[in-house]
Amino acid sequence: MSEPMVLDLDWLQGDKHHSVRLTLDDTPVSIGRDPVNLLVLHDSSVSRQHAEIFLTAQGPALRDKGSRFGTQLDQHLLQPAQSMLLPPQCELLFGRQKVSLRYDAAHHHEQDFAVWALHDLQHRIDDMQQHSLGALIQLSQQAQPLSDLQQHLCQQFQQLQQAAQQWSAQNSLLQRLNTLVNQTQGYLVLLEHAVPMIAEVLGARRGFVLMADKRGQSLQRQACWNYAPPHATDGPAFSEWIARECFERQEFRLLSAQQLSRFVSPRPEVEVTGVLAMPLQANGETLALLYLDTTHTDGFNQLQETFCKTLQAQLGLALKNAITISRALCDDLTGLCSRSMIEEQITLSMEQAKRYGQPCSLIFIDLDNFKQINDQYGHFAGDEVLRCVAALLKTLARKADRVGRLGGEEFVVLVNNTSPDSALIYAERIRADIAALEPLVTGVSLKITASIGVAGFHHALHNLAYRFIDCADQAMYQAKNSGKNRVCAHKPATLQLLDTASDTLRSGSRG
Ligand SMILES: Nc1nc2c(ncn2[C@@H]2O[C@H](COP(=O)(O)OP(=O)(O)OP(=O)(O)O)[C@@H](O)[C@H]2O)c(=O)[nH]1
Repeated sequence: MSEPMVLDLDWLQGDKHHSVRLTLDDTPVSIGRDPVNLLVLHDSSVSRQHAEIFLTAQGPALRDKGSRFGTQLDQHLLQPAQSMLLPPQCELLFGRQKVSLRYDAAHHHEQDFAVWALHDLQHRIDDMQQHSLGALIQLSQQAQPLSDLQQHLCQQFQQLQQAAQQWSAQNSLLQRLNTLVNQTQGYLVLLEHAVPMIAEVLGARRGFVLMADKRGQSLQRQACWNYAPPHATDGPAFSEWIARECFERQEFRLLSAQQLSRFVSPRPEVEVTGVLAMPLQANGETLALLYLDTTHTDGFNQLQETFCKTLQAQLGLALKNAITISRALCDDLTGLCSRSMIEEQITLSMEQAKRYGQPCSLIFIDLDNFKQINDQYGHFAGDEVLRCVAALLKTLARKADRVGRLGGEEFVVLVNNTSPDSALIYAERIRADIAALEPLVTGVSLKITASIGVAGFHHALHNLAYRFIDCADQAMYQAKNSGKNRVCAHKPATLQLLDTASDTLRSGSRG
């Protein structure tokens, strides 16, 4: 049995925030998201088999989505489009795969920005009423001219209108973020969408998100919006410095022009009148920090602060979900497709190949003597080599190709619309480029080679991804056994039988 997969996910339903912990005791399925529902489970060994988990008022529910075999939840057969509540512990028969699902659900009550904004608006209207009443009384006592009252009311009304406009824009941003929380797949895509949206509503002139890199070793700027990298040679720019400070202290800061003027080294960029540094957190962990600044005469005003706190909670959740899903789809070390993701892609390609009579090939790459690299230079060096090879494979791949890491030092390249003969030429280029790569790791340039197997799609694979991988794997073993650093083609069993028969005939005629 493989390691249980734990997915901590957050749903936003209207203004309610639910956390659900899903534990898949066995993980033969791949996890994805579609634009409407939160979580989609795919079984790549059975075509078109997928189910969706979505949230209802009573808790998470499961829905079968047009699968060929139907999905069973605790012995109840679900027909396509039917849905059933997920009991906290349940067994799911998914095609031929059995998956144990468990969930713990919790509700959180975030401060509701919309309710707060309405109350604030109500207070302002009450204030205005009282002012007008006072002024009317004064007027009736002839203590104040009518024009003064008119001017005063006009001013108050304009302020009220501005506040209403601001809140409406902020509410609409929260709605759009709400949609992003439940839809976005990649966290970088999420941030690239969110930063300009937020900047626009807050009247910011530029911004970026500071995030730890995949190894958690250094903080890097992502999703830069109107933000050119600083060219200063004498230390970091103020923006980057304050962002790092707030990230490390997990501190939310909204700085006014006056507060900014107190900073001496590094000095804020002269024209900046307001800075917002907002850590994005989930379950107590700081995932990233949003930095925005403005040159607007008022800077960021205090009214925006309450909005920013709600924004902070929502964006934190959105980011956490997007990271969770990305990790399920992507290999953490190399950024290539994860095993389950590539299996899913292979199944889809086989279906296409069968339906349209197109060729499709699979290249299986296994690095030679990789253990020696780990033993001699350490695991860190080994990881670096894996990343270099992954980067090379990505560079060599065409748009229609899919590159994945199966685990350890094993990679596959799925080449669509390509015959095994052409894939062999491609594989030979991969082999030669890996041999010439000589990655520089901790100051040493390492010699690496790979053994490669190539298999072509054929009907006897019955659209089963693992069988296709198995064929390419067999060819790779042949390459290993014939001396490594070479490419071998897989021969389907019928061809192998013919070969054996002709070998026998040949040896018979010689004898
Ligand atoms: N650095 C690093 N090493 C890994 C990772 N995953 C697996 N390995 C190591 O990869 C090595 C694979 O060793 P073997 O299966 O013996 O293969 P090999 O040394 O390449 O030998 P041949 O395949 O016969 O050429 C083992 O030492 C694993 O610990 C990883 O993510 N990072």
